[in-house]
Amino acid sequence: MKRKQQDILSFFKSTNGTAQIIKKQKKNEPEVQYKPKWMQSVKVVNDSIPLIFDKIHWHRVSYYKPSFEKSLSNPRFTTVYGCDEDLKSETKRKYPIEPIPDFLLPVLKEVEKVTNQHYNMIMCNLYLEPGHSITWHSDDENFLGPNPCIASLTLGGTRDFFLREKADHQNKIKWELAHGDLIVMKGATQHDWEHAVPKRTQANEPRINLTFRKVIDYRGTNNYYKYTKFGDDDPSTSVRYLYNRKRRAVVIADEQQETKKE
Ligand SMILES: O=C(O)CCC(=O)C(=O)O
Ligand SMILES: [Fe+2]
Repeated sequence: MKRKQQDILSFFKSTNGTAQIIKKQKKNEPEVQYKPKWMQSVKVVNDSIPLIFDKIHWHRVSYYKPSFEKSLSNPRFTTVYGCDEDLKSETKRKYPIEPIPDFLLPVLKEVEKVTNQHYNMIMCNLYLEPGHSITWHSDDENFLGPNPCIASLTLGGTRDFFLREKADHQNKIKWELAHGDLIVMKGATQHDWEHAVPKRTQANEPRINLTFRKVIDYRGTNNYYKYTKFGDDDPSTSVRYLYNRKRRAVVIADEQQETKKE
């Protein structure tokens, strides 16, 4: 027997016939691009900020979750614009679609340019109170296709954004997302990692987060309209809120219109 082979055999013998698993020293990393203050260098996006704060109609979604046997409500305000482009299945869309509004089109265009991707939906989150948050989840639904690219823009207040590996929750990464920061998750990130924006203990500036996504069919459209816009409400009576910069609070949209008329 050649010497090299002998060494290998004696190694296995010394460990009772079980090969030792050596833990990888280098931890896995998600495929994430972080562009701090990206927005500040893009004038059209910067110019859209006041409109984004003033014109988005927010919803406070609640829906019945059978596995919990109770209704849950999202701990933040949310909404969504756009839809899939599958015209053949248009009739399977369950909710009234709101197209991406004009004031978001320049932002969409610039995000598409910098990420070199096409998106058809913009999901919006408003974190107004310290308790507003999003729990650990991954945006890994089939209707986003395999390895989706999701771009996420922060406006206003700073919030911590965490990623943790599904297979090893200790492998965690934190970004402090501040005004104008763009973070892009792609590749296997949704498959292998979860992300979250935890509650804070103290209030800070309100934060708006816009996420740019591409859904491939009506299932994605239905899902996002349900979980970020209407929940179990009847779409025709669902309450809409506007953010009021002076009051730093939301007001019921139709009441704000009334106040303006008086
Ligand atoms: O607010 C954020 O930065 C993340 C929001 C998010 O993960 C989501 O809407 O799926
Ligand atoms: Fe997410």
